[in-house]
Amino acid sequence: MGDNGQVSHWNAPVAAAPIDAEVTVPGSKSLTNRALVLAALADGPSRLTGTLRSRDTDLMIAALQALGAQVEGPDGPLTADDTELVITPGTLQGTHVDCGLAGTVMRFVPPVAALATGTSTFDGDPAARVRPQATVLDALRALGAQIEGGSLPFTVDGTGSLRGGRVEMDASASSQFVSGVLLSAARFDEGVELVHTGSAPVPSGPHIEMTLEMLRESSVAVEQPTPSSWRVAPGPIAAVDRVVEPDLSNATPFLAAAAVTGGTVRIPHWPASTTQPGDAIRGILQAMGASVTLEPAGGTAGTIADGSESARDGDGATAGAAGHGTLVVVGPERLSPVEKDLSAIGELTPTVAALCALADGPSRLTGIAHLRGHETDRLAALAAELGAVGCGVTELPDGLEITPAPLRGAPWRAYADHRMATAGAIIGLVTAGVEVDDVDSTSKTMPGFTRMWSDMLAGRG
Ligand SMILES: O=C(O)C1=C[C@@H](OP(=O)(O)O)[C@@H](O)[C@H](O)C1
Ligand SMILES: C=C(OP(=O)(O)O)C(=O)O
Repeated sequence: MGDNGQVSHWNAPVAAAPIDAEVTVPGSKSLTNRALVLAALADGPSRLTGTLRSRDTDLMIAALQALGAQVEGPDGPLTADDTELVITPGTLQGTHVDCGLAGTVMRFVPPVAALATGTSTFDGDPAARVRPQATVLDALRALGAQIEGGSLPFTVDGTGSLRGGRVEMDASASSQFVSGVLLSAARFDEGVELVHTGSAPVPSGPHIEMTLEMLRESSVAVEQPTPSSWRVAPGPIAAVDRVVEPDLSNATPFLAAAAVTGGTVRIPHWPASTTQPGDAIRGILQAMGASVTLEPAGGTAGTIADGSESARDGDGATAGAAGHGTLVVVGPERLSPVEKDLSAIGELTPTVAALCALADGPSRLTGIAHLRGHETDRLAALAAELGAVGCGVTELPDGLEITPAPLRGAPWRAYADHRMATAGAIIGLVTAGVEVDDVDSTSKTMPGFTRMWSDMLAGRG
């Protein structure tokens, strides 16, 4: 469902010819929502440029404003279109927080509320009430917070400070439990020593790296003594001005469009080095047979195709002095199947599964049991919707086996999940009659999706 409560059906357009387009992608959800939390807890005002404005980020802005931070546009009161924000921290007080379906709001804001004075109530969409939540609330209790409830809705009773200290948690269901605690931890009296005790590793490693990197940029002393433990020293969080990178995970459906139509898609401002997991799409597309090139910004030669699967992994990219370039993907005649452990980059699964459904052999995607706690149970949803259009799919306990077959048009359910909607759009490019039931779900992180998609089809950048 979109944030206006409307469900909107959308006939996914078929590509009449190979795509040839340049697509400018808005800012990263994950970078934006971390930057907002850090700015609200900082020791002075911060400026954020290239901010994503979408349902998830606007819910984060609303939550932090209600807790006491001032968030303004460059010319005064914030407008819906402002992507340059000025955030001024204020005295934190209890409030009501609507989490929508945003994991980052559900998991990053309770620690901020624990630092506020007064009671904060949290609730969200029906689908958010079943997402894993207790781990971060139990951790906050162990660190001294008063909390009622274990899932949405819940209540945090803040006293204006939090003791902090050592805490153990099993974060195998979501990296956001770790990121949520670490982002606020410098403001706890004793900081935090957080130990992951689960037998399965914490998923989404690049997202934890993103948290650590942004904390360091904010002059917070943070260490990772072992792969499963983190220490944050108590102290101020420095105000920093940040430029938000484009959302590389949201770039992936557009790159997939080039891959499945044998066309070309160019994405400008692709960072040469990043903690975003979306960067790993380069290696995946290459493994599937696409040509992947990062052209230096304003430069000449020196193309780089990163075959690695995790952000900042063996990159060696030289994307120009600007630190970014234009990513160019040219689709192959036929897509090769892949076998991939996607645990570090689970966010990319819906796009990768759609690509696999159009490959010329069976693929296997594993390491993603935690996707059952995303916006919807993404393994069940992908199995059901790819199956409905005629693809062979076996749901594994921790993944999917995808056996391509001739596809046919059918209704495609989005389950309120932005990435399910965009996966349906990819299939629809080469399959007439795919009707996405709730394309407004894309407003979670990319409100302009259908316009961007038709512009891409029309070759307009
Ligand atoms: O911290 C973040 O910004 C995110 C972490 C990941 O969560 P999980 O570790 O729950 O998969 C990712 O899937 C989500 O889209 C964003
Ligand atoms: C899992 C996702 O979102 P959230 O931040 O709500 O967990 C996602 O965007 O793929």
